[in-house]
Amino acid sequence: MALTAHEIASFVKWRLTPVRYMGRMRYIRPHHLFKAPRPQSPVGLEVEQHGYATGPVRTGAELEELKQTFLPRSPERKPDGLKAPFVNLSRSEDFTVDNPLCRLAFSREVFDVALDYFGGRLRLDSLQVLYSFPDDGVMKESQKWHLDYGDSRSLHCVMYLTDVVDDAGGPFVFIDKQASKRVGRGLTIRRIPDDQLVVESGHAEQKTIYGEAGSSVWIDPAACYHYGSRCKTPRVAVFVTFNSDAPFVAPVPLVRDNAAKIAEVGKKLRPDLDPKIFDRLLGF
Ligand SMILES: O=C(O)CCC(=O)C(=O)O
Ligand SMILES: [Fe+2]
Repeated sequence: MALTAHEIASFVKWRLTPVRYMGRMRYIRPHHLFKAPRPQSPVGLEVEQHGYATGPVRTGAELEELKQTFLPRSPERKPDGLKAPFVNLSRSEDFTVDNPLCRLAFSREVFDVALDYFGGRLRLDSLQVLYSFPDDGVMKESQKWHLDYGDSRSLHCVMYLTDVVDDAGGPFVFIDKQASKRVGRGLTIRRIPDDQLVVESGHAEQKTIYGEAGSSVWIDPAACYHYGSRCKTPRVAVFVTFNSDAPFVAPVPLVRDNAAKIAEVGKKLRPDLDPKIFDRLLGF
């Protein structure tokens, strides 16, 4: 089968890693001549060293509010032609000071770790609540081993809103930064089958994040090979994602379209921080 011009263009743009990398050029400014400061906090250092760390926990009223806001938005059926194993449940109307997703993202336990990990030079990539559909037997892209190529340094806080206490719950699974370096990057963005990952990583330990609703993990998805959402029962998880201030790709449309609103929410929720941080976080 011959490829169409569109398919070739799409391959070059999305699958060739050097082309992805060049996406960074549009964000380069004079300050990029100097490296961002290294992390200083224990959690920032841990993520820097191993590519992951235990994340914050939400319980009680805060967890209930997260669940009550997002779980009722669970779709009844899978949209036709959906390529990803999940849909995002967050919307423009969520970007307010009393919304539990914003309160979590800008909390000390989340935002201060992100600030530290990027040495203060970071962009908000996405604020999502992913609803993953039970597996239909066909493995979708992010259900296979991969690295994210949004940036060379990236940070997810992944907090489950459903209990993920066994494999049926669709846990997030990864190998650490050192093992991921053994696998290497390649010229194209790779989606690696399980048996091959085992060999290429030198039988590295695979870390499976089981946890009750409200538990979370920090992960640099650009540094650690990972997969998730191989679920038998629906899984709902918050994904707060930060990139550096010179990412390979622009933030997701929901963040781009609401950038001014999100910056204002950040400033209101965190009067203890310099307001300029939030302007830069949203690309102003
Ligand atoms: O579904 C998950 O747990 C992981 C998703 C993921 O890795 C991605 O979308 O890049
Ligand atoms: Fe990923």
